[in-house]
Amino acid sequence: MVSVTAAKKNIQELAAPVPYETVPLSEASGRVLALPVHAPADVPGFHQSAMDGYAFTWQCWQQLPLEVHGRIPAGFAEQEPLSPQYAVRIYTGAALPPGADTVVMQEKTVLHQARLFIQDERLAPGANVRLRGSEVAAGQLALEAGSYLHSGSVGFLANMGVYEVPVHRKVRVTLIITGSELVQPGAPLLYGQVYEANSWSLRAALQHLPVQVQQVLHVPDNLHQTIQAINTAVIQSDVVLITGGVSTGDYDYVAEALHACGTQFLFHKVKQKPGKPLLFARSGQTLLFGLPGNPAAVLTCFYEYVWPAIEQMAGLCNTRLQQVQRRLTARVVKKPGLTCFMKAICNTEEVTPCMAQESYRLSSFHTANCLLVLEEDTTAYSPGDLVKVHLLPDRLPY
Ligand SMILES: Nc1nc2c(c(=O)[nH]1)N[C@H]1C(S)=C(S)[C@@H](COP(=O)(O)OP(=O)(O)OC[C@H]3O[C@@H](n4cnc5c(N)ncnc54)[C@H](O)[C@@H]3O)O[C@H]1N2
Ligand code: MOO
Repeated sequence: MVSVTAAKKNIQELAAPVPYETVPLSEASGRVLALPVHAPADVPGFHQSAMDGYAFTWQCWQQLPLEVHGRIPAGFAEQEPLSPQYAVRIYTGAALPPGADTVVMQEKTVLHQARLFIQDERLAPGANVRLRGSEVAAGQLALEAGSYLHSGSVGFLANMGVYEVPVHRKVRVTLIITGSELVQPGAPLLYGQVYEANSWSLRAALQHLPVQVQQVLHVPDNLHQTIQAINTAVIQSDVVLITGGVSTGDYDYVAEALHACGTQFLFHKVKQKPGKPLLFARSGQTLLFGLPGNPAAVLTCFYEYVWPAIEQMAGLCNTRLQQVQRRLTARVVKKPGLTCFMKAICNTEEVTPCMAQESYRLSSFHTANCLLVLEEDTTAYSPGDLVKVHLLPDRLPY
């Protein structure tokens, strides 16, 4: 049996970023940038008016009355330098004519017989002008490799004229759900059968990652079928998640099947609760996780081990798994020798363990927004103790 720390280290060492591909910008959202993007040109590409108003040269205005001459809508470029005694009508987004350096908003002016009177006490030289290259200068690093591309990133890339981007391909995941007792929600349940929850919770969690779910294979507790499913999954996946059948019962075939498939066993059993029978193996570049079947153990192991592995394989440079410290609100006791992950609710200061901690129960996972981490060798915690908390990355409070 390995410690939680050793298990995590082992996974971290083997989770290599998947290769990258170039995709059109329209497909970049939700992907991870594989190479840095340098600005191909200055943005803005010219000194640009930020307001509808009048552009002029500050220093000339200090000395001369200004006469309005000409107009420059957005999209038009006036090449002629602005003569000292003139201001030009200009609109938001338009290029300043050479020589102009300041824009006054039209609301702050009075125009009388083509003379411009400015009534703006706070106007300063350079006001209302977006300088060329002020957003990003040509050649400057704009987005770092490993950045997650969301709406803001895609907009920024478009703004720079970038129309295709090198992104890691999605991490390909296959789920193998084992258990002869399982029935899909919607179908009638016979006595002794249970509704299958693990494929549902895992798919829901995977939606928050740059993942392509290749297939969900359902297999009964049968060695031959488990071997077949593993062989199918390995060929098409970077990560294989197997639920159930990893313990030591007569109908638990996952370990045996993984051996038969020639996978390399890395660990089986971790000093933790829930999810003690957690199993980790690999076949070439494919990582295989045997997640102990109890539904809350599956999700706990997913967030603690699989989520960070997938983030790393996706090429992300930052993790959304935040570890924080909070004051415990209740007394908690535990056995020594096992790290415990408790479903809990935390706010900015405190953390409270949920009821229903048993690993067959998912109701606590519905209410939890974090996992409270109780250290391997500690046996009791008191209210007020500072404890480690792992925020569940896909639970923004509503
Ligand atoms: N003698 C021992 N028995 C057990 C041990 C042990 O160390 N010695 N460990 C227990 C722990 S801890 C866990 S966790 C489970 C894990 O066992 P398996 O991975 O073999 O899981 P199963 O036996 O297949 O299922 C356990 C439990 O979860 C239900 N289940 C399984 N898959 C699903 C699913 N997709 N949706 C809903 N529910 C599911 C299944 O019906 C069982 O009730 O082993 C303990 N036993
Ligand atoms: O630890 Mo198991 O994961 O309790 O049910």
